[in-house]
Amino acid sequence: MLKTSVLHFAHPGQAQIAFPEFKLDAGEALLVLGRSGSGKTTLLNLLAGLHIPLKGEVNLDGTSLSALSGQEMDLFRGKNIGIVFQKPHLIAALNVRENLELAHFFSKKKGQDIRCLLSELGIDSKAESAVQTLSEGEGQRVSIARALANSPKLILADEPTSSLDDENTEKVIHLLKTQATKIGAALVIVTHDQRVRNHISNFIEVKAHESV
Ligand SMILES: Nc1ncnc2c1ncn2[C@@H]1O[C@H](COP(=O)(O)OP(=O)(O)OP(=O)(O)O)[C@@H](O)[C@H]1O
Repeated sequence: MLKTSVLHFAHPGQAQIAFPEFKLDAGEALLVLGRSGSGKTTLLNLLAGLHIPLKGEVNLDGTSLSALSGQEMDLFRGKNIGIVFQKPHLIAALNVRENLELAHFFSKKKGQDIRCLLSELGIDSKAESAVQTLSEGEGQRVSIARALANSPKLILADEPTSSLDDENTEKVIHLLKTQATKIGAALVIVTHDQRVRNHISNFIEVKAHESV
Protein backbone atom coordinates (compact mmCIF):
# COMPACT_ATOMS: atom_id res chain seq x y z
CA MET A 1 0.00 0.00 0.00
CA LEU A 2 2.75 2.44 1.02
CA LYS A 3 6.34 2.13 -0.09
CA THR A 4 9.20 4.58 0.19
CA SER A 5 12.80 4.50 -0.93
CA VAL A 6 15.41 6.34 1.15
CA LEU A 7 14.05 9.92 1.19
CA HIS A 8 16.27 13.00 1.41
CA PHE A 9 15.01 16.43 2.36
CA ALA A 10 16.50 19.75 3.52
CA HIS A 11 14.65 22.71 5.01
CA PRO A 12 16.02 26.09 3.85
CA GLY A 13 19.41 26.70 5.45
CA GLN A 14 19.37 23.30 7.21
CA ALA A 15 21.39 20.13 6.72
CA GLN A 16 19.90 17.34 4.64
CA ILE A 17 17.99 14.64 6.48
CA ALA A 18 17.87 11.06 5.15
CA PHE A 19 14.93 8.88 6.13
CA PRO A 20 15.10 5.07 6.13
CA GLU A 21 13.04 3.24 3.50
CA PHE A 22 10.00 1.25 4.55
CA LYS A 23 6.96 -0.62 3.25
CA LEU A 24 3.49 -0.98 4.77
CA ASP A 25 0.63 -3.24 3.73
CA ALA A 26 -3.05 -2.28 4.03
CA GLY A 27 -4.10 -2.40 7.69
CA GLU A 28 -0.47 -2.32 8.92
CA ALA A 29 0.76 0.27 11.43
CA LEU A 30 4.18 1.91 11.81
CA LEU A 31 5.55 4.20 14.51
CA VAL A 32 8.01 6.95 13.63
CA LEU A 33 10.31 7.51 16.59
CA GLY A 34 13.17 9.95 17.09
CA ARG A 35 14.36 12.87 19.18
CA SER A 36 12.81 16.31 19.05
CA GLY A 37 14.02 18.05 15.89
CA SER A 38 15.16 14.81 14.22
CA GLY A 39 12.67 15.21 11.35
CA LYS A 40 9.59 13.14 12.25
CA THR A 41 7.06 15.78 11.20
CA THR A 42 9.14 16.41 8.07
CA LEU A 43 8.74 12.72 7.18
CA LEU A 44 4.95 12.91 7.65
CA ASN A 45 4.89 15.97 5.38
CA LEU A 46 6.85 14.02 2.74
CA LEU A 47 4.38 11.11 3.03
CA ALA A 48 1.47 13.58 2.70
CA GLY A 49 3.01 15.14 -0.42
CA LEU A 50 3.29 18.49 1.42
CA HIS A 51 7.08 18.43 0.96
CA ILE A 52 8.82 17.13 -2.16
CA PRO A 53 11.90 14.97 -1.49
CA LEU A 54 15.26 16.00 -2.97
CA LYS A 55 15.90 12.31 -3.62
CA GLY A 56 13.76 9.21 -3.26
CA GLU A 57 10.13 8.41 -3.86
CA VAL A 58 6.87 7.88 -1.96
CA ASN A 59 4.51 5.41 -3.62
CA LEU A 60 0.93 5.08 -2.33
CA ASP A 61 -1.19 2.30 -3.80
CA GLY A 62 0.73 2.38 -7.09
CA THR A 63 0.89 6.18 -7.45
CA SER A 64 4.25 7.91 -7.19
CA LEU A 65 3.59 11.23 -5.41
CA SER A 66 6.43 12.99 -7.20
CA ALA A 67 4.73 12.32 -10.56
CA LEU A 68 1.74 14.49 -9.56
CA SER A 69 1.44 18.24 -10.20
CA GLY A 70 0.59 20.51 -7.23
CA GLN A 71 -3.11 20.50 -8.09
CA GLU A 72 -3.18 16.75 -8.74
CA MET A 73 -1.43 16.21 -5.41
CA ASP A 74 -4.07 18.27 -3.56
CA LEU A 75 -6.86 16.20 -5.10
CA PHE A 76 -4.99 12.94 -4.49
CA ARG A 77 -4.39 13.90 -0.84
CA GLY A 78 -8.06 14.81 -0.30
CA LYS A 79 -9.11 11.40 -1.62
CA ASN A 80 -6.42 9.13 -0.27
CA ILE A 81 -4.69 10.58 2.79
CA GLY A 82 -6.22 11.33 6.21
CA ILE A 83 -4.18 13.45 8.60
CA VAL A 84 -4.62 13.62 12.40
CA PHE A 85 -2.76 16.50 14.05
CA GLN A 86 -1.51 16.84 17.61
CA LYS A 87 -4.37 19.21 18.40
CA PRO A 88 -7.67 18.89 16.57
CA HIS A 89 -7.86 21.64 13.92
CA LEU A 90 -11.62 21.85 13.66
CA ILE A 91 -13.61 24.74 12.25
CA ALA A 92 -15.18 26.57 15.19
CA ALA A 93 -18.06 28.02 13.16
CA LEU A 94 -19.28 24.51 12.25
CA ASN A 95 -20.64 21.79 14.50
CA VAL A 96 -19.14 18.27 14.65
CA ARG A 97 -21.30 16.83 11.84
CA GLU A 98 -20.63 19.82 9.57
CA ASN A 99 -16.87 19.55 10.13
CA LEU A 100 -17.04 15.96 8.90
CA GLU A 101 -19.31 16.81 5.96
CA LEU A 102 -16.75 19.36 4.86
CA ALA A 103 -14.13 16.57 4.61
CA HIS A 104 -16.50 14.72 2.24
CA PHE A 105 -17.07 17.87 0.23
CA PHE A 106 -13.36 18.54 -0.26
CA SER A 107 -12.49 14.98 -1.20
CA LYS A 108 -15.18 14.89 -3.92
CA LYS A 109 -15.76 11.24 -3.09
CA LYS A 110 -18.47 9.34 -1.26
CA GLY A 111 -16.94 8.56 2.11
CA GLN A 112 -18.01 6.71 5.24
CA ASP A 113 -21.46 7.35 6.71
CA ILE A 114 -20.88 10.14 9.24
CA ARG A 115 -23.42 8.91 11.82
CA CYS A 116 -21.95 5.37 11.75
CA LEU A 117 -18.42 6.71 12.05
CA LEU A 118 -19.29 8.92 15.04
CA SER A 119 -21.05 6.00 16.64
CA GLU A 120 -18.02 3.72 16.16
CA LEU A 121 -15.87 6.40 17.77
CA GLY A 122 -18.33 6.69 20.68
CA ILE A 123 -19.25 10.34 20.01
CA ASP A 124 -22.54 10.06 18.12
CA SER A 125 -24.28 12.09 20.85
CA LYS A 126 -21.97 15.01 19.93
CA ALA A 127 -22.93 15.24 16.24
CA GLU A 128 -24.76 18.54 16.61
CA SER A 129 -22.43 19.97 19.30
CA ALA A 130 -20.32 23.07 18.81
CA VAL A 131 -16.69 21.98 18.57
CA GLN A 132 -15.61 24.39 21.34
CA THR A 133 -17.74 22.43 23.83
CA LEU A 134 -15.85 19.15 23.28
CA SER A 135 -13.39 17.75 25.80
CA GLU A 136 -9.83 17.17 24.56
CA GLY A 137 -10.41 13.44 24.12
CA GLU A 138 -13.68 14.03 22.25
CA GLY A 139 -12.05 16.68 20.04
CA GLN A 140 -9.27 14.25 19.16
CA ARG A 141 -11.82 11.55 18.29
CA VAL A 142 -13.67 14.02 16.03
CA SER A 143 -10.39 14.87 14.34
CA ILE A 144 -9.80 11.14 13.78
CA ALA A 145 -13.33 10.83 12.39
CA ARG A 146 -12.57 13.67 10.00
CA ALA A 147 -9.34 12.02 8.84
CA LEU A 148 -11.22 8.74 8.27
CA ALA A 149 -14.34 10.24 6.68
CA ASN A 150 -13.08 9.61 3.13
CA SER A 151 -11.82 6.08 3.83
CA PRO A 152 -8.24 7.08 3.01
CA LYS A 153 -5.57 4.59 1.93
CA LEU A 154 -3.05 6.23 4.25
CA ILE A 155 -3.65 7.63 7.75
CA LEU A 156 -0.95 9.94 9.13
CA ALA A 157 -1.04 10.96 12.79
CA ASP A 158 1.39 13.45 14.38
CA GLU A 159 1.61 12.98 18.17
CA PRO A 160 -2.12 12.23 18.37
CA THR A 161 -2.07 11.30 22.07
CA SER A 162 0.33 13.83 23.56
CA SER A 163 -2.40 15.82 25.33
CA LEU A 164 -4.58 12.86 26.32
CA ASP A 165 -4.92 10.93 29.58
CA ASP A 166 -4.28 7.17 29.70
CA GLU A 167 -7.88 6.20 29.07
CA ASN A 168 -8.27 8.45 26.01
CA THR A 169 -4.85 7.42 24.71
CA GLU A 170 -5.94 3.75 24.79
CA LYS A 171 -9.18 4.66 23.00
CA VAL A 172 -7.47 6.75 20.31
CA ILE A 173 -4.83 4.10 19.51
CA HIS A 174 -7.43 1.35 19.47
CA LEU A 175 -9.62 3.43 17.13
CA LEU A 176 -6.79 4.24 14.76
CA LYS A 177 -5.71 0.59 14.58
CA THR A 178 -9.19 -0.89 14.17
CA GLN A 179 -10.22 1.73 11.60
CA ALA A 180 -7.02 1.22 9.61
CA THR A 181 -7.74 -2.52 9.51
CA LYS A 182 -11.41 -1.97 8.64
CA ILE A 183 -10.84 0.40 5.73
CA GLY A 184 -7.58 -1.28 4.63
CA ALA A 185 -5.40 1.79 5.19
CA ALA A 186 -1.71 1.97 6.09
CA LEU A 187 -1.26 3.82 9.41
CA VAL A 188 1.79 5.93 10.31
CA ILE A 189 2.02 7.51 13.77
CA VAL A 190 4.72 9.93 14.95
CA THR A 191 5.08 9.70 18.70
CA HIS A 192 7.24 10.12 21.78
CA ASP A 193 4.54 8.45 23.83
CA GLN A 194 5.62 5.23 25.55
CA ARG A 195 1.93 4.35 25.98
CA VAL A 196 1.61 4.16 22.17
CA ARG A 197 4.78 2.06 21.86
CA ASN A 198 3.16 -0.53 24.09
CA HIS A 199 0.46 -1.09 21.44
CA ILE A 200 2.39 -0.99 18.13
CA SER A 201 5.66 -2.87 17.76
CA ASN A 202 6.62 -1.93 14.17
CA PHE A 203 8.79 1.21 14.10
CA ILE A 204 11.47 3.20 12.31
CA GLU A 205 13.77 5.68 13.97
CA VAL A 206 14.61 9.06 12.43
CA LYS A 207 18.08 10.32 13.28
CA ALA A 208 19.17 13.86 12.53
CA HIS A 209 22.74 12.49 12.35
CA GLU A 210 21.91 10.56 9.20
CA SER A 211 22.31 13.92 7.48
CA VAL A 212 24.48 13.73 4.37
N1 LIG B 1 9.97 25.38 7.83
C1 LIG B 1 11.17 25.10 8.31
N2 LIG B 1 12.24 25.88 7.98
C2 LIG B 1 13.49 25.62 8.43
N3 LIG B 1 13.76 24.57 9.25
C3 LIG B 1 12.74 23.78 9.62
C4 LIG B 1 11.40 24.00 9.18
N4 LIG B 1 10.61 23.03 9.71
C5 LIG B 1 11.42 22.24 10.45
N5 LIG B 1 12.70 22.68 10.40
C6 LIG B 1 13.87 22.06 11.06
O1 LIG B 1 13.99 20.73 10.57
C7 LIG B 1 14.34 19.84 11.61
C8 LIG B 1 13.29 18.73 11.73
O2 LIG B 1 12.04 19.29 12.16
P1 LIG B 1 10.77 18.40 12.47
O3 LIG B 1 9.65 19.32 12.85
O4 LIG B 1 10.54 17.48 11.32
O5 LIG B 1 11.27 17.56 13.72
P2 LIG B 1 10.47 16.61 14.72
O6 LIG B 1 11.28 15.36 14.87
O7 LIG B 1 9.06 16.43 14.24
O8 LIG B 1 10.49 17.46 16.06
P3 LIG B 1 9.49 17.45 17.33
O9 LIG B 1 9.56 16.07 17.91
O10 LIG B 1 10.11 18.48 18.24
O11 LIG B 1 8.14 17.85 16.82
C9 LIG B 1 14.47 20.68 12.87
O12 LIG B 1 15.83 20.99 13.04
C10 LIG B 1 13.67 21.93 12.56
O13 LIG B 1 14.16 23.03 13.26
